[in-house]
Amino acid sequence: MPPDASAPLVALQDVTYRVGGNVLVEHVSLAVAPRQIVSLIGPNGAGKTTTVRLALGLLQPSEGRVARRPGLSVGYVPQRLTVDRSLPLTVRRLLSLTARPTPAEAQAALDETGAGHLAGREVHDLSGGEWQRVLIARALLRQPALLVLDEPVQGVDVTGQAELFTLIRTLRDRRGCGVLLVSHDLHLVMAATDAVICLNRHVCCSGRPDRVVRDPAYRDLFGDAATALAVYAHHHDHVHDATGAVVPVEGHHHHDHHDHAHHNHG
Ligand SMILES: Nc1ncnc2c1ncn2[C@@H]1O[C@H](COP(=O)(O)OP(=O)(O)OP(=O)(O)O)[C@@H](O)[C@H]1O
Repeated sequence: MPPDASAPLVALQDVTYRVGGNVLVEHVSLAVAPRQIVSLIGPNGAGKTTTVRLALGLLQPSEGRVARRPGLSVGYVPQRLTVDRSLPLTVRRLLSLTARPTPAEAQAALDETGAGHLAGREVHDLSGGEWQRVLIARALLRQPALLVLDEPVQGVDVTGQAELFTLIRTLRDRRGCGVLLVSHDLHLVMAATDAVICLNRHVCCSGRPDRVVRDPAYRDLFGDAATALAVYAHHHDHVHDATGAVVPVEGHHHHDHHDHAHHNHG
């Protein structure tokens, strides 16, 4: 292993992004370590997608710095994909449009996301959950060290949402990749991710889910939904650290050296 194996895959350091006269995000710092699942949450227009695009290098910060590991391979599932789902297009063909996988590689990626049986289907026939699995399979073709998922459970029913979060965790465990995701589902984010960044143009609070749900800034932002979750979190007696290992919460004074959400490069 290289000496910097646990160093972040990507880190935003005090990043501000302006366009026209508008400040879209302000003084945002965050980092994603290998094997860590980091969630961005926040209201509509909070700057979540902007932050993702800054992390990916698709936007350049007005101030601050974005550091990515040299040669970092990224699999990105954008919030909106410019594929016209009304045109005839099979799943197999979709996967061959950008990457050039062999048929076996494409099938392996689909199998890995539980979409192996969908290879010959038309994309416009897919359910919301099937579509997301296909898009994640497409992102896996790049063998990503970092998987970036912008609202991976949009258009998916409640059961399907939980299954997708399980899939994301499984991919992390199997591939050892880091994951940066945007989600509006507070319950799943808190239950299934390692670190949470609560964004409302600036970072309101961040850290381990069990801490964020107790943070007044988080409760201010999400109101009743947040309060309900705080009760839930009280009965949730463990979280997962950056390696995916279970860390007990209640009565355990965990030295939080794995928490990269506030990672500071000095
Ligand atoms: N190029 C641009 N010029 C001006 N304003 C922009 C531009 N791009 C985005 N915005 C605005 O910046 C704000 C943040 O957008 P962003 O898409 O990052 O929010 P978000 O948190 O991802 O929202 P949502 O949850 O609705 O997807 C929005 O109000 C958006 O309209």
